[in-house]
Amino acid sequence: MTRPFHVLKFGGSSLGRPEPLRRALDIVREERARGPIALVVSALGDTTDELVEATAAAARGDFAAALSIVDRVEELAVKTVTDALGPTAAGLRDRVATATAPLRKIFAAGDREAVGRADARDEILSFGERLSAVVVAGALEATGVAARAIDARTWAVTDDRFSDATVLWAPTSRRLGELTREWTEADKQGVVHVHTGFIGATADGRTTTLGRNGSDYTAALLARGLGAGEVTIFTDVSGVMTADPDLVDEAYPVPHLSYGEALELAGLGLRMLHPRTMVPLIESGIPMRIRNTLRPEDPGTRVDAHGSRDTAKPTCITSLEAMALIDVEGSQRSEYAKIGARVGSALAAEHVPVWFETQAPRGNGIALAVAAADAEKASAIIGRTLEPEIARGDLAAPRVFVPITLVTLVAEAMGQTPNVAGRFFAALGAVGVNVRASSQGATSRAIVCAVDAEETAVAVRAVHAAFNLAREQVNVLLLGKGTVGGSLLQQMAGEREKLREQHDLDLRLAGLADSRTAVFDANGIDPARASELLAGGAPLDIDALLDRLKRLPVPVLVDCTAADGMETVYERAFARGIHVVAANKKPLALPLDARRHLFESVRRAHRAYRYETTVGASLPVIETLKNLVRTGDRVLLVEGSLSGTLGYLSNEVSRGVPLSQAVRAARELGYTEPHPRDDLGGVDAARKALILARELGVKLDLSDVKVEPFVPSELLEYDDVDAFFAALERYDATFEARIEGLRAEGLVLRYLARIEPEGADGPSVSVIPIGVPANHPATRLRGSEAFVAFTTERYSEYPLVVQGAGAGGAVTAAGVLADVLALSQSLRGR
Ligand SMILES: Nc1ncnc2c1ncn2[C@@H]1O[C@H](COP(=O)(O)OP(=O)(O)O)[C@@H](O)[C@H]1O
Ligand SMILES: N[C@@H](CC(=O)OP(=O)(O)O)C(=O)O
Repeated sequence: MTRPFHVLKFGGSSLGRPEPLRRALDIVREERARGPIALVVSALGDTTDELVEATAAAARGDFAAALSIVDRVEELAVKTVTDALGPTAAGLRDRVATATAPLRKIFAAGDREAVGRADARDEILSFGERLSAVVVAGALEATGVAARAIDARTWAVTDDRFSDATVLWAPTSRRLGELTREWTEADKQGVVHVHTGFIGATADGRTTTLGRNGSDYTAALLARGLGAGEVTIFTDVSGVMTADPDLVDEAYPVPHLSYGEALELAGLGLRMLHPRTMVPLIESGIPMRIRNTLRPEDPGTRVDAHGSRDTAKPTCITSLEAMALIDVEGSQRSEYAKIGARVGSALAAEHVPVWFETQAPRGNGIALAVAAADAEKASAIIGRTLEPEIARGDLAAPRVFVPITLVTLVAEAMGQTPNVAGRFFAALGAVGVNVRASSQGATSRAIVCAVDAEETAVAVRAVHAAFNLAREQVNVLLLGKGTVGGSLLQQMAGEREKLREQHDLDLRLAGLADSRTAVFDANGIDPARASELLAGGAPLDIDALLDRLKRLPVPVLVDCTAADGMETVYERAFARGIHVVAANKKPLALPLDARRHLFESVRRAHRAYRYETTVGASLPVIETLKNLVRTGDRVLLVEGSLSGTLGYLSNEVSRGVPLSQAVRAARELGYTEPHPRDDLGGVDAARKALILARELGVKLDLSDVKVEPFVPSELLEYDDVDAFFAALERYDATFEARIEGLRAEGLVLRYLARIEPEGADGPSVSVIPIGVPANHPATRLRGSEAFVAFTTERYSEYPLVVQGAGAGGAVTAAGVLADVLALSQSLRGR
């Protein structure tokens, strides 16, 4: 028995450039050695688009422009083949000229009316494929493979719907039946047939085209007629990808699809396949494979009757653009009117294709999607059909939303997998995409929704990430590149690979801003180069940045500034669905009303606001306290050295270092704020104490915190840092005497916070410099260590103590990073 034919289709992308063309010719030679083959070719590169333009030019009467497009089309063919094969392609120019001569004749006739007719357009477009078949056959001959171009109009008999013709199978199969014998004989002689894709002819011989991407359809028909063993579609990607690779960088090829899935995909926007391609394959059971001409070793996608049984298989997302949504809303009175059926048949009668239709549960409202080009016509039809109800006021006049994109998720057996719709809509909601209408196919193979056209990329990326990415993507916009921000950038650069590989987390830096400038890139910025890029950044526009950030999966605003007024930025972030991680204490120490407002905006938006590093850098102080409160413990006293900076200074002066010198060193180590008086004044520690107190529900303001500065307040009046240090030097001796005095009493200087939520006179919060006895836990602090001791009902005998490094860029940045990671962890599975 002879082996069945293998039909190989090469798309325009495989033929319009020298390298893919050379590889395509190699593939043909290899496949021919295996058994009988038949080729189907599309027009080279963008030739069809060029011919569409030529038709339009001719219809305008600009025949010179049309003819110059023919020149370009010819030039592309000659140049591609010559570049691919060199001078071996002799006689090529003549063949090309012969193939396009009738086209030149059409344009040379200069008959505007004739070229404006629908059948003329198809005739003109057909030259792309006709030229291609001749050129590919010639190129094969030039490489020593006997080949013959076949014009598919000799066998593809179609209806007369120009530009979107359907092949009539009965006459087509008869013709193929007759021709197959002849082709089989020729094949035995080593002749390869190169068929034109995309075109056919009516029974009375008028040229038709099968709709854009129609060559796949031709290949499937030819395969059916030849009783082929398989069809391979060669293109410029390694198969059907999980999403359009132009929209989603992380899209990857799907190994296996069922005919049904491919049918849904092609029908709902997978622009690489013609929607009718699947029909002849389903009828004949012939499998199809989609492969990359430049990477023939890649397995590509197989499409067959079974699809994949792998429960963890990837899911495809498509988008169909240039659509319109027409909405008709009803009042209570029309509840039994069942308007959907009437509208559906009226549209069908006038040949307006409807992509999906949803009906209000009681049938008194509908929304349907049509091509944007059909919107006006469809709206008028609907208006006429529902005229009585609209006149009575039972129904509103149709509203048209345009342009709309249909975003579709396709997976066989979707109905058997729980929470697919939930995840789909949650993913869209999370990035703020408004779903205007939706529909889940009765086959449960597809779930479709209509979104505004401008949301297309965001919607597709969000759904793709939710279904197909094993790694969760987290997108950070970092504010501040100072001590903490700078360390965070370093840590993000250093940890990225480990987070990807070991924790399935794709942590991206989407943007960086300081108080004046910003850089942003939706595809991520290399954290190691971010500061350098910021130097050439754009002027800061925080709302514009937040608008861009909110379009990315898991958007997080990270505030590593110490700026005032950031609460308004957070509120704008929450309102846009962005999470916030902050090392900035100020928004938490706001007056009570403003703080309440901030937390209400968090709750309203259902976003996360994490701020562990505002007290004790990366020490788990706030989380510990929250857990005590959450689990019902009663906190009686919180005592701590909350300022790593003042802790460090206390240690330094206690071992004899002059105060001014110790402060200078602390500043250089990045322990202090830019102006050290902000630390020495105690306000920073007071803020931390207040933050903790408020976690306990204490309703006090910063002005209620009793603050005694680390040094006398007159020293804190110097705005100028140098003048401040000069004054501090003058005070060194007095301070040293004070330390000596404490030492004589067996005491050590510490700067302690005390929070008594249930004090005798109501809640109290204080921060004061104090001498503590040798047995006090605070005396054990080294360097910049901070400590917090919680005395509670459960921890009454010995307090629960958290202790460790409490200041410095690296530890604080690590705490911020930990907050970002904890946040992303808590969102998983949502
Ligand atoms: N889900 C998808 N999978 C693969 N390719 C896609 C997908 N969505 C859109 N495309 C686009 O389809 C292109 C291939 O189709 P097409 O341009 O018609 O190729 P050809 O000229 O080979 O027929 C790819 O280059 C890709 O940009
Ligand atoms: N050349 C036609 C038909 C086709 O199928 O092309 P391609 O295989 O390059 O998508 C078009 O551009 O629509």
